[in-house]
Amino acid sequence: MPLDPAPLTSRPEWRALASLQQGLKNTPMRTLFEQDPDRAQRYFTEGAGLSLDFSKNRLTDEILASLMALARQCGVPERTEAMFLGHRINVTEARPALHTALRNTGGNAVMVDGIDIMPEVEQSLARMASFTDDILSGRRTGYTGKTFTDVVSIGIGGSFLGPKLVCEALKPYQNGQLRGHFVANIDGSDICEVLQQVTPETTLFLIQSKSFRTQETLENGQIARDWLLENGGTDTAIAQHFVAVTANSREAEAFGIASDNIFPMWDWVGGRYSLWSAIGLPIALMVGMTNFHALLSGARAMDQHFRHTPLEQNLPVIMAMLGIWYSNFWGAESHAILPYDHYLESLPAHLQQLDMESNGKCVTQDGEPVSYPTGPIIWGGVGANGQHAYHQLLHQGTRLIPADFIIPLQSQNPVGEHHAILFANCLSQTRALMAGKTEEEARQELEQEGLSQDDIAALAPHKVIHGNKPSNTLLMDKLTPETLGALVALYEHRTFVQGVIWDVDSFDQWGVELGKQMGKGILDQIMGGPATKTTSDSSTEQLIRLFRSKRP
Ligand SMILES: O=P(O)(O)OC[C@H]1O[C@H](O)[C@H](O)[C@@H](O)[C@@H]1O
Repeated sequence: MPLDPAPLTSRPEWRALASLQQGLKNTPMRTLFEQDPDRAQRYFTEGAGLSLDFSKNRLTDEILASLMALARQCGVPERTEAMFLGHRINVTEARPALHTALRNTGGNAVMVDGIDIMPEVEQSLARMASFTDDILSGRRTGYTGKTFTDVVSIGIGGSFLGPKLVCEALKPYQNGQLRGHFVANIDGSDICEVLQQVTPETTLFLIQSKSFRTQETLENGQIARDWLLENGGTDTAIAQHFVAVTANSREAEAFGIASDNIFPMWDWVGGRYSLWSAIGLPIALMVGMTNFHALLSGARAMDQHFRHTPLEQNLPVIMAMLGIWYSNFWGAESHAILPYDHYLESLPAHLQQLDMESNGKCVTQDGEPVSYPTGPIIWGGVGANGQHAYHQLLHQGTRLIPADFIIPLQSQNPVGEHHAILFANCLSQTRALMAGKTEEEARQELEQEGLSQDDIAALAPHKVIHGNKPSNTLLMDKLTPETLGALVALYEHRTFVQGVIWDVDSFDQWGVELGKQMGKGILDQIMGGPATKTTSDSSTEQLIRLFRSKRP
């Protein structure tokens, strides 16, 4: 609950920020940099192996202090403690959100309903370790006694995006013994493409689903199961080749998975926060358990930083409050995630689910409609590729898009001067976004090129770049399991803090359910069933008729 019952937008801290925004409107960052030689040094902080330069933001000391005052006033420190202590902060489902417990190995007890959950967490990690070891050592084999060569992970949403991101990001740490594949979509092309690449005798399937009720996952699991049976496997082969990670072991057993092959999930972990649990099994298989533990310890270091560092130096809090500043006081509608690292290509997709599913909400925890914008649209892609695509809009479009530039200081693949060039590209973007190009600078440039006065007059307006576009630069020495763990945990906490300010439940996702409910009725009708209330509008019916007319 917020500490002050007054509506968020009428609190003094909020109103102070609104007037500071008015005051700063005509002072571009370029001027702020010119006026203060220590700016970069002052707006720089570190934690858990990550460094953040947040000086290229529309920020003054007074604004920073006011943002932190708002965070305190909304109870960020108290709510943070409540999360770590296992209070039921997911109010609509009356559950704790304890992803932090999953990386609390060797730490204090974490109590849920009077029971310490840490022994269960440790036990699951130990099972993951022995399973991984059995597979990689060849002690556990496929149904013909051959060592496994491929692991196909079947899951969607949080049971897919996090593990996929980490497996890709840690490619340089892969042991090379197993090829990893991910299947998520109900588009049959997804699973068919993967099955064409693997051999039944040597392929391990992981069915990853917290609920074990997700249609896409169950249908894909069924196809994989049939494929194994059609290609020489027997019922015993299913027991050897299929493993599940789920909180619903009953359904997993009904699917035919042996109880020994079921790894646990708990209702106190949200799907989008679950890669640290046995949902991370594909990660453990691909990079080994030592690296999985290193990933957890990086995330734990970020947890400690978040929990114990004063708000003014606190990475997730600073990034969250800057996001609030732009979403709620400057009208920004989206936020770009721009990793300058080839291995982080899937980071924007993971953060899309993390943030948009968590904070894409329009009522407060009490069910009252919010009177302010909540979670922004999260999007992005790897640099430098984006520079030759959507960065044009960042520089000269009409929208304000704050961006996070994420780059390691050292490359995993030092080749030629590539990394220096990549780094220069990253910095040139953040500097160009901040500084822009004035009309006078544009004119001077064109004069130097020897253009006529008429041509200069015609071209100059197109070459003006207003600048004053905010960005964060997030650095790490190298992309390792530890720094990756810290990076993902940083964004989890950033999302949490914003949810606290907006007073939404960041751990439910009721909006996803409506499409699922309607999907059932529509599928029935496609299969020849009658029109129902859920499908009876003329557009939907017309589209169903069209689909049926082309059904083979
Ligand atoms: O792990 P599962 O129960 O299969 O759920 C997979 C995904 O499905 C959903 O519809 C939710 O929106 C996601 O938060 C979840 O991660």
